[in-house]
Amino acid sequence: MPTPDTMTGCPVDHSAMRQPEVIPSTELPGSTLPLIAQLWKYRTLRTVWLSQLRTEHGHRFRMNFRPKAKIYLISDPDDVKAMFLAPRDVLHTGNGSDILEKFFGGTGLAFLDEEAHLARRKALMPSIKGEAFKRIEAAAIARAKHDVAKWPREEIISVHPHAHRYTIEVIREVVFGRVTPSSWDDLGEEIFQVMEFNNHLATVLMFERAPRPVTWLLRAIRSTGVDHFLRHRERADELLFEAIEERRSSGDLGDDMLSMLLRITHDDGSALSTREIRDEVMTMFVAGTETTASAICWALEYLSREPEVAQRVRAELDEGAGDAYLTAVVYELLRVRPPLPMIILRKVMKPLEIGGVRYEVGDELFASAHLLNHDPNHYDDAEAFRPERFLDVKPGANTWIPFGGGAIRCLGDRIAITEIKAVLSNVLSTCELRREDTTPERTRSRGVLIVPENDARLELVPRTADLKLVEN
Ligand code: HEM
Repeated sequence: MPTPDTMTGCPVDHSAMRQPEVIPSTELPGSTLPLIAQLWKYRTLRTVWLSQLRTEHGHRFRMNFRPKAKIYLISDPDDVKAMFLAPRDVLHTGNGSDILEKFFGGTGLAFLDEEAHLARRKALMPSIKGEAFKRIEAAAIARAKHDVAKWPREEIISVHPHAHRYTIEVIREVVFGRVTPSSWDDLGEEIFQVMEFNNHLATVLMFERAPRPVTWLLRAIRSTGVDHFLRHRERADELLFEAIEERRSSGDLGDDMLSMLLRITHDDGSALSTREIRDEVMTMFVAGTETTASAICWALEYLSREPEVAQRVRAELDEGAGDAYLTAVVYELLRVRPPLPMIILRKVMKPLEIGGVRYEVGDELFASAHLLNHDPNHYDDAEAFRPERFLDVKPGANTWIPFGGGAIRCLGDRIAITEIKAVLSNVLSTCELRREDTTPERTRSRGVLIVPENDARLELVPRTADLKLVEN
């Protein structure tokens, strides 16, 4: 029974029908620091700053760390779900990868939207599914055993370069399959060197769109890393073009990604150009190696401080009774330290309303994996590292988003999880993890990713008793 409105005397209770208020995005609260200060915080304190902003402003707030950009962070699961499900012509991602263009050009998956994106994803999918996945999985496991056995013992190492070289080998398998290019050793090393640029602040610049004198100046100042980057990228391109031609002329096509790319045709029936294939291949190396290397570093950084968890993984491995606990450890690691604390941005192409906020054309939405994954409303004791929470429990699609979601959800999630498990299995079954200083490593930016401040510095000490090498 409606209650009368005592103010107007109307017998109908209009409050029950009133639409919730919708505010324009410009009215969302956010950091008021100058842009340069926000950029500095984004680079140096990203996760801490994100958490602070959420405490101050709630699940929706503004950030301003790029000139002229209108950046909004969202971390309410319903908002994130709505973002993932928005029609393809309303939110675009293809123009959100500008700062990565220097690594992989502007024609690959990361720059495509709507039908073109869907078609490219469909065309590439068979190279990571079914039999192709089994081949990649077997190669990732074998390579982990091979590589981890060579990682130095009884000396302090930084895990990152070792993990990164391993993940580059796995993406070689994805891209080239059983036909390794004749110049692979050089090509793999050049790709590694190209990506080292992410350790430099200049990686945030779109210097290729800047006037030439600016690029010359940046090259001349060696400490920017620009000259090192451009020299290695040039060499990597030369070798990659050769590798593409080598395969094209051999006609030896299989179920690997390069074969899929060589089979793709444009609407007019023409094949992809060598440059387009290079862009897609480099997209895979960028998307699929640094991310997983970051996750492996965090995994070892955490386990070196969590001896009971490490011991429980060992016990499970030694028993040979499945990998439920190891899987839970990997899910928990990706919860506490998602390598991309803010997943790929969505740019608003048509106005839309999410969670009582109207976003306008040009606004940029970032869902924060870090904030969602640490939300105390969804995780008890959210800051604690507790793999048990995922024992035989699948992570929620909108409350655990290290791999994003919707139309551009990560293509390599199963491959990445296989890699992390394979490395952890081999390290933990053969070594103890030793650290003099067990203070958690803070996070630092490596391009759009976060890695441990010291690249996970620790010592691998061979296990003395009951040494078992792990095959799976
Ligand atoms: C722990 C490791 C990894 C993490 C955390 C990760 C995370 C992500 C995220 C957050 C996205 C964007 C999704 C979105 O914004 O909704 C993405 C996209 C992508 N990832 Fe991964 N990724 C990982 C490993 C890999 C691997 C191993 C591969 C390749 C085998 C890969 C290939 C891709 C590709 C191609 C895309 C773009 C998909 C598209 O545009 O349709 N990733 N990844």
